[in-house]
Amino acid sequence: MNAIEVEGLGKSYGSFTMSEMSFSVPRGYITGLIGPNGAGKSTLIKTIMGMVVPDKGEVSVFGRSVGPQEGDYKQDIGYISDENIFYDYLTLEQMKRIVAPFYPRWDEELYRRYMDQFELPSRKKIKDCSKGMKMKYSIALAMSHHPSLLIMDEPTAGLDPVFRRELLDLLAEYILEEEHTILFSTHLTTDLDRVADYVTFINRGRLVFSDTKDDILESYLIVKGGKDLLDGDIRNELLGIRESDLGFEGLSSDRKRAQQLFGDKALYEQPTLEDIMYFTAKGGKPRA
Ligand SMILES: Nc1ncnc2c1ncn2[C@@H]1O[C@H](COP(=O)(O)OP(=O)(O)OP(=O)(O)O)[C@@H](O)[C@H]1O
Repeated sequence: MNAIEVEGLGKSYGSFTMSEMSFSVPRGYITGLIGPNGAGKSTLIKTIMGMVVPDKGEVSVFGRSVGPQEGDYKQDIGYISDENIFYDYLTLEQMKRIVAPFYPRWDEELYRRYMDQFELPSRKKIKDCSKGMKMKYSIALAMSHHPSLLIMDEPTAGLDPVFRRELLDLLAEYILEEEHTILFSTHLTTDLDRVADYVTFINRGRLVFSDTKDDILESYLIVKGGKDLLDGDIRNELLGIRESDLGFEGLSSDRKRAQQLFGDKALYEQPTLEDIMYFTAKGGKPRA
């Protein structure tokens, strides 16, 4: 069973439209959600959390349909928002006392362990915590009720490189448990290079791809060559073509086809996830 199923999701906000969004988050793996600013990542995550009501389509979590009336499924989710969702004037301890009773599987000992490990001061007011401390606190709260699904909106934003690595290690440890699943959005494709099994890429409210990281990296290819190679048909084969006096470079979403088309007249380079995001955001076309 998939942990999350998103089917034909649509949502409009003024000039922003998310349309025909369908993909799944497989159970037992880490899925990274990437996309440029304003692509719709937070909107998508909030829809999964039942905080945004879609105009169209359906979301289910562990087979249960998500909607404003359905709250039970959240017991299984550890949610980390990119916004401050806590009461600023409370201390970390006071806020925890409000959150913990909502979760029957709340584990006070585990919570204390995370507070120690993250060096968080229980008696400090939330408003006096740094951005990174608030993020660590969110993580401690989310992990302490033994969720089987972690949904995180840019958890590494605002973290120093040392704790960022620690967090990624923590996620890698969490996922060792067979039934655990993680969906997290990020701008940092290096986070995905380190830990993601699957990558879901959205651009301007549309799904570009959702696949295993290995399959994605295997199918894309950067092609570089002289301008004489660029006729109308060839332009349609590549994403985000950049031209200079020396030649062009562009991204192909079909490695074999590109190699057949260009043969030994072009140079090829293995793209990183960041390259794929960059060229696709420039070119704007989904994978064939
Ligand atoms: N409550 C809202 N009311 C109006 N517009 C909204 C609302 N929430 C989001 N939007 C718009 O929807 C679009 C997608 O926003 P969203 O926050 O989902 O993108 P994102 O991919 O998470 O961006 P970022 O990487 O910058 O955090 C943006 O144009 C944003 O202005």
